[in-house]
Amino acid sequence: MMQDSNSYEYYGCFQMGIQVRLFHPVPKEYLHSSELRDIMQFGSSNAAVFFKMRVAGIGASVLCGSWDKCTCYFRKLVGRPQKKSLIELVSKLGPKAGGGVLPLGEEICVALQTHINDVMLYRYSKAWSAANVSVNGDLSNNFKPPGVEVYEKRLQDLSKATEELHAAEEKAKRLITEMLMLEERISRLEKTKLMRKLEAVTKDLADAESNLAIKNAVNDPSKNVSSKEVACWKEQADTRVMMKILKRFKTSSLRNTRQTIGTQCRVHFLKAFVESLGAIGYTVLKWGWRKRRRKMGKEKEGIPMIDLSNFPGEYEKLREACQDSGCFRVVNHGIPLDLMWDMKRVVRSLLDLPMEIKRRNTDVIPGSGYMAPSQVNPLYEALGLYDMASSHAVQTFCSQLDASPQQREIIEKYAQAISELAMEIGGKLAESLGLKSDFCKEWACQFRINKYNFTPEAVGSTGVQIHTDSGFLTILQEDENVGGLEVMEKKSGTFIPVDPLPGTLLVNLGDVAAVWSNGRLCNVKHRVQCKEAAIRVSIATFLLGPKEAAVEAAPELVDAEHPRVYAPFTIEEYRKLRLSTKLQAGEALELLRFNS
Ligand SMILES: O=C(O)CCC(=O)C(=O)O
Ligand SMILES: [Fe+2]
Repeated sequence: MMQDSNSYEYYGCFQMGIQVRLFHPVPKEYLHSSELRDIMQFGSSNAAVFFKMRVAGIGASVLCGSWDKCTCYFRKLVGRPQKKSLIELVSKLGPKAGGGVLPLGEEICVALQTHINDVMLYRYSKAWSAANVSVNGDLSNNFKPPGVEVYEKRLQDLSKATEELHAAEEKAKRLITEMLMLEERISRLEKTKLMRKLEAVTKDLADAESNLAIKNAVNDPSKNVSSKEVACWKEQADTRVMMKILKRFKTSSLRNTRQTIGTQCRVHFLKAFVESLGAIGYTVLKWGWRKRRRKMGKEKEGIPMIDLSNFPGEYEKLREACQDSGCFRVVNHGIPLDLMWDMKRVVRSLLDLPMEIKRRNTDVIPGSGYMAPSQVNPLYEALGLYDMASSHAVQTFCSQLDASPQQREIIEKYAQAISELAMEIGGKLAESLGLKSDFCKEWACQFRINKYNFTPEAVGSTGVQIHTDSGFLTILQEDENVGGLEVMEKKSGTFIPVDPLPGTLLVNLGDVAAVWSNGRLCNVKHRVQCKEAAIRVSIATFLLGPKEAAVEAAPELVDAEHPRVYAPFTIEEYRKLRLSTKLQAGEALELLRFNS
């Protein structure tokens, strides 16, 4: 607000930066009011037109009302131009402190601000005005009261300054608004990013905690875990497992895991997940899987996937897998997920038994019993059961380890189911080579439950050295969470990590398969690397070979073109040979090669 009380009385006010509201031009009719005389424009700018004029016509007008009122009024006038006289307007522009009389002939100065919707009203001092009022109230156009130029000039300067100030203020406002918007955007983005990170970390943590709790509780015999609780945990774990598969599926290996997912879809809970994928829904997925089924040969890590429910469709793929890599996964294998889970739980608790109890698990054939941590594999230990198909052997194993009736039941069921599966796979393999499937019906089966006590210091080291399995084929139920198994690619000699794919089973061919197939099948070299500090538990079921008879090439696979490659031997002899020579990675077999 500004005021110069010596020269003129202030009636209106500059409300710079406050009155910036509407931007209408002032209607022209106000400038030609009959009630005002000697209207003289004495200046203009972008923001205002300045007039000086004298009150005429109606004589005295009452100055009343508040500034706010007249501002509104003027805005109304300007907003919707009406035929109102300027004097009427001027009359309503009163000082904040009440009304007053605007005498006839009084000279006033009006600034009609066109940009800011405001009127500035100045009245020259009474003394000066009175002295210059003419009889009829007219003032000549040329009349200029003394010192008025100074005021006019002052008004112009002020107007200009106001204008500049407004412009600067506008600019500052714009910049501040932009800055605030940007700041808000940045903080929103950062917040979203942080929230996402936090969400992921929280989820991982919750998963880890719940995994740990489940493991601890399930493995702790002192905890009376109810079957309901276990079922609930299992469901949680299944969900996590499926989430894992889906994560893999959603990220990069859509094509490669399509078959796995398609197969897993038969499990009811995955259906729900797959459906929740929306566009890549269950139908599309199934379609993709069916369409690609014949071409699908390799899993993400290069491990072929065999669908056991799809024979004879899978023979070719099975044969190729056995010849090229000696390693493949099976899905739709018929072992209930529940049983796999239960067996894992039992196995974990058996491996947690005190050493003196574990040592009761003695060898039936060399290397079939308990294996304590050794110099070669200090982090590894295993319990073993030779001849899983024999109920007597299973009971002996259970008794050695003080297994509870519940545990016995699970072990029995698993042993039967998995040994039957081993024979089924062996049979399918034979069929894929054009042979009869029943060749391995009476063969011995052994299982070995492996525990890896991976410590932080061990990360990067080897958990189990490079080896081939000595038997015909091995079915591996992997640790659901801890990877580390690596298989050697026959052609390149490089190791390929095999990521766990829960619900599926991994199959390796061993030395006996190479002998039986007369060198056609690949006894795959593999090892277990320590990838993380964690307990890793796997269950290996070995379909070894004939219990007493010699292992030799199937007669159908020997002819003039394919002479016998290896000398016949019994499993026991071969085991002894491997143990005595310490040749674990198939080299012992080379000692039995005919032309070596
Ligand atoms: O634990 C594993 O993943 C592999 C075990 C293994 O190779 C074996 O028991 O022969
Ligand atoms: Fe192995």
